[in-house]
Amino acid sequence: MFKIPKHQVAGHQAIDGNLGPLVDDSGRFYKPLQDDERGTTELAFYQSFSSKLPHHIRGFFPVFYGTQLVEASDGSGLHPHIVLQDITSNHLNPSILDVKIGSRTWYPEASEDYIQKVLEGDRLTTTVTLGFRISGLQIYESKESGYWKPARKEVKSFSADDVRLVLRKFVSLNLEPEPDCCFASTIYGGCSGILEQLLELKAWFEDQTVYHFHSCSLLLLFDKESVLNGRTVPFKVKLIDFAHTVEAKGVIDHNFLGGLCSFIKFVSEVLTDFKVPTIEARFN
Ligand SMILES: Nc1ncnc2c1ncn2[C@@H]1O[C@H](COP(=O)(O)OP(=O)(O)OP(=O)(O)O)[C@@H](O)[C@H]1O
Ligand SMILES: O=P(O)(O)O[C@@H]1[C@H](O)[C@H](O)[C@@H](OP(=O)(O)O)[C@H](OP(=O)(O)O)[C@H]1O
Repeated sequence: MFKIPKHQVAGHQAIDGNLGPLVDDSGRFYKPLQDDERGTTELAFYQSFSSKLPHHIRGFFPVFYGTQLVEASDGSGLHPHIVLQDITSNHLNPSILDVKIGSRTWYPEASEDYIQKVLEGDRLTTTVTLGFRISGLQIYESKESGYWKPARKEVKSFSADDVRLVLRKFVSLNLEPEPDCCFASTIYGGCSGILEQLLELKAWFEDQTVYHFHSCSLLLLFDKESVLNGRTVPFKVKLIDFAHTVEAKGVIDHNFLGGLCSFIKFVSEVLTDFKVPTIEARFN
């Protein structure tokens, strides 16, 4: 049974009769294959990436299950979809950040029209100034308040200070009046926390000359309730969206690497600014 994803935070969406991704009950995410170069590029990436990446890096990518013809969400009939692991499955109330990495989302091989279109978006967001932008998010507050999920327009207008605030809210139990950052040490810090994972990814980017990941996002996800209940694997760091991923031709991906370093700095600052005890220490 295919359904519209409950926890999608950015990108093309299968609402109001549009073509967008679907999920099923077995934990799979079906992304419609775009019928232009973007579709071909993304499919080619998924078909070959696992043999080109070192083993310890593969876990940063969703599992790829091939393609499948599925009834499209826009009612246009059977359409090929890329079948992926649904990163949100097994999470009841996930808090999610989609962060598009890089100080430019255009690339030299693209058409002039495309470059002009995305350059405008890069300039109007924090992409150019920070080397990344938040593309979408949802932060679970409580059973009563549900999620804080700002509209696309608001997300696109985020300044650097808004980004700092979002990164604090993301790891807070109470978002208002000031984010308490009480999950910061557990989620961002620690020997297997988000920061450590980002540093592992950065170490690979300092060396890898296989791909240039243009307009690709980091998806950060965790479940507050799992942390509070002391369940394991409370968070995920995944890379998504490879519609503009091209061969590196022996050159490091300085655009992604620079953006990743900048994002790491913003995350580290939350930890250094808020030296709070771990959530476990507070509740035990
Ligand atoms: N494997 C996945 N599992 C769960 N959710 C996913 C997965 N891949 C993508 N998503 C969700 O879908 C959103 C959009 O994904 P993606 O960037 O791949 O789509 P897109 O339509 O190509 O986006 P854009 O228009 O920004 O290029 C993400 O922000 C995330 O919420
Ligand atoms: O970040 P924003 O402002 O939401 O803008 C979108 C973003 O630049 C996407 O990367 C782009 O899709 P592609 O990467 O697939 O080109 C999409 O184009 P589209 O809506 O014309 O597909 C834009 O709308």
